[in-house]
Amino acid sequence: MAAKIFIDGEHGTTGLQIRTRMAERRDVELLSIPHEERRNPKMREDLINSADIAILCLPDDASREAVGMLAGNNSVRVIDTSTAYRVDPDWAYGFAEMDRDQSARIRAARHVANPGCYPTGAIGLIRPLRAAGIIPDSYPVTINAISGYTGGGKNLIAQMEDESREDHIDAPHFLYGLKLAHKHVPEMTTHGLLPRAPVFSPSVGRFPQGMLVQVPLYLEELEGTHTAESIHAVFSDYYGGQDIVQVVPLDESGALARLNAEALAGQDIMKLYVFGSGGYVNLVAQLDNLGKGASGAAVQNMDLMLSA
Ligand SMILES: NC(=O)C1=CN([C@@H]2O[C@H](COP(=O)(O)OP(=O)(O)OC[C@H]3O[C@@H](n4cnc5c(N)ncnc54)[C@H](OP(=O)(O)O)[C@@H]3O)[C@@H](O)[C@H]2O)C=CC1
Ligand SMILES: CC(=O)N[C@@H](CCC(=O)OP(=O)(O)O)C(=O)O
Repeated sequence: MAAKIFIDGEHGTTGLQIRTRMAERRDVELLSIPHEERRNPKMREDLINSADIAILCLPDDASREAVGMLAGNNSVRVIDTSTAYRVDPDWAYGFAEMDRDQSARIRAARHVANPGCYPTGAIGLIRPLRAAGIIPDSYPVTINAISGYTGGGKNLIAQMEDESREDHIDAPHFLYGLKLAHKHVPEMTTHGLLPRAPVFSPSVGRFPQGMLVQVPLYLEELEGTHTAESIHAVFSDYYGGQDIVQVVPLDESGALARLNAEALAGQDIMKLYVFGSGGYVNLVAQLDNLGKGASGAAVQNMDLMLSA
């Protein structure tokens, strides 16, 4: 029998992308709410409680409200794409490749917190080096990133695209999160296995989908003797045996003069690069903020849960 899936927030940016990915599938039955009823609490509650898996594509407060609608119902499983539960120990963190046994945790979980787009890149780069003891506790980790503007949902999309709006943004590229307290820092710290919060500086470019996340490192400050080759070997070993997180060969990355933030738009994979020579490396994750950074990961997690 087809599994019943309800996407709460199906008319938003992330929800629509999940719906599109499932449109041709016969193994799932999508329960749907009409656009004009999308904020009708009674209808949402009925649909959430009728689903095998509810995928929440809502702001944090609305996600918490939706989880509250399940009180007493122990059969519905939940994937939440908001920030609300990403460091909650009762929720499985939905980044299947971040540990050898993470996909098994997701498969067995009732509650899965889908990662943020920036943390998917940052944790993908940092966690293997923390797990191997290569980035020491004392290392001051910094993360710089650029995202396509769909990362800000319907509101930022309208601000970037609609010139008639009073709050129209005409900058081709802007920094934000200037107080260095972005909502993704807690999950980067927790799942990046960092003893203190990294300095995270995000930015947005005038392109809809795509993302680069950079973690530059001084090799001499790492534990042991390291080169770009040895860091690359750690990643290759860590991500061996699966094909969603791909470690780009050094001869390929070494031949690049530029790295395109949009290159993986429309794809659900993430590529990891090790750049640099001499005393430094720049570790870079390239992904689609709406793919592996959101909707692609949500569908991957749903598939893991359905395979339980
Ligand atoms: N965009 C991205 O790249 C990523 C987004 N996310 C997360 O996914 C979630 C959804 O984001 P995104 O799709 O970008 O946001 P959007 O603003 O594009 O969509 C949110 C949807 O939720 C609906 N909604 C808002 N409040 C309520 C409510 N109280 N009850 C029912 N529906 C409601 C909105 O309806 P209305 O049209 O009326 O506003 C809209 O359809 C967020 O938590 C976001 O942080 C995660 C990773 C990446
Ligand atoms: C460009 C942009 O605005 N991006 C969003 C994060 C997108 C994302 O990962 O979403 P959630 O963590 O909200 O799920 C932001 O910085 O708030």
